[in-house]
Amino acid sequence: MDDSGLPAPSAIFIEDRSTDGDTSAGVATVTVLDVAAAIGTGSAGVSAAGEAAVAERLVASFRHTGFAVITGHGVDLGLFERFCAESAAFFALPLAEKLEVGFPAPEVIRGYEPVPDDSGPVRAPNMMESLLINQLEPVDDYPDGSAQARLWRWPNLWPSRPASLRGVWEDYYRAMTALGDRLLELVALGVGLPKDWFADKFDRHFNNLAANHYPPRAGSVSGSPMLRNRPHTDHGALTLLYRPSEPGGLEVFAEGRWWQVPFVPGSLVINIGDMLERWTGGLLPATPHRVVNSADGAATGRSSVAYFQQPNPDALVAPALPVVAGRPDYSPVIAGEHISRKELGYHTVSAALDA
Ligand SMILES: O=C(O)CCC(=O)C(=O)O
Ligand SMILES: [Fe+2]
Repeated sequence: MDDSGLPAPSAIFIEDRSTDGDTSAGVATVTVLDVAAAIGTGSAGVSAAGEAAVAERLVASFRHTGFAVITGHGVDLGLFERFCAESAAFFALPLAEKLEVGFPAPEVIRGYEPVPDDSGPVRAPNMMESLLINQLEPVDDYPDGSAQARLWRWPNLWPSRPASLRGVWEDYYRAMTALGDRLLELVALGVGLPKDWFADKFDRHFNNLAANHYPPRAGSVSGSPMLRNRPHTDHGALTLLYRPSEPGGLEVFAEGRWWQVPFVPGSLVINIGDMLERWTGGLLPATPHRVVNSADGAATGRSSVAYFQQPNPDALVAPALPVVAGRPDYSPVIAGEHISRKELGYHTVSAALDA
């Protein structure tokens, strides 16, 4: 056991969190994988053999659970710490000040989103507050004021306090963009596509970076239907998720049951979103996941940092591989349209209730 209270990391980590008593289902594994040989962070640098081996193991984990946990990714651990410190300082500000950078309109996913009001007869919204940014550079592909520019090209909203937040967030965004592009190359290699197959689908991306804060919750939460983050699949290509600690919250649904996603300090959780499921014809599934109310998490609160790769808004997403038997037909979708429709449901409680 390490000081997180979880068993020490191993190559394959399995924990059954099922509460339904059904032991007939298969066993799910989320692989903890050192990707240094493919990213060039190890002493040996990158070799074609190392790259191929990492790509194969990464894709094997994704095929099984839609998730992998990576170490050796080369992102400076100090950057994670600085990012989390700036974000925590922002979330500690008075609500009125945070709302100065609130979403400009319900469909404009930029800035601060408060914890929803759960005092009424609502169905479980996500019990978290978030701060979100998108592209750092202006992209001139939709006319100013058009519905598309509102959805996909709205400039970021930066809080005035803490003043040092913006620089750290921009560094973090750039680090995730570089790593995410590299991981897409590995995915392409691992599924048998040309290494650069994704490059021209992401050269006008609208990747989304969100700091999530799940505040401590008073009273008993065991048995509460109000989850911290209700079950969903991510809507983009890959999600790169950092957790500064894990009080037992993140779970993935695979093989018919819920499984805890292993926590390794300094690691990133990588998971498949809808776009990659469609592009790979269901070979790499976008698996449902959720954040539950663990007992200590309720007392201490919880933070996470999610970077969602979202392709060029006009990218056509149709299977590039044969569709796996038993999967839907994956008729083509336009990336921006699919993602924005889903994002609205995720971020807007009223829209989610109608879904
Ligand atoms: O907070 C987490 O660990 C997961 C959050 C998540 O699933 C999401 O933001 O899509
Ligand atoms: Fe998610």
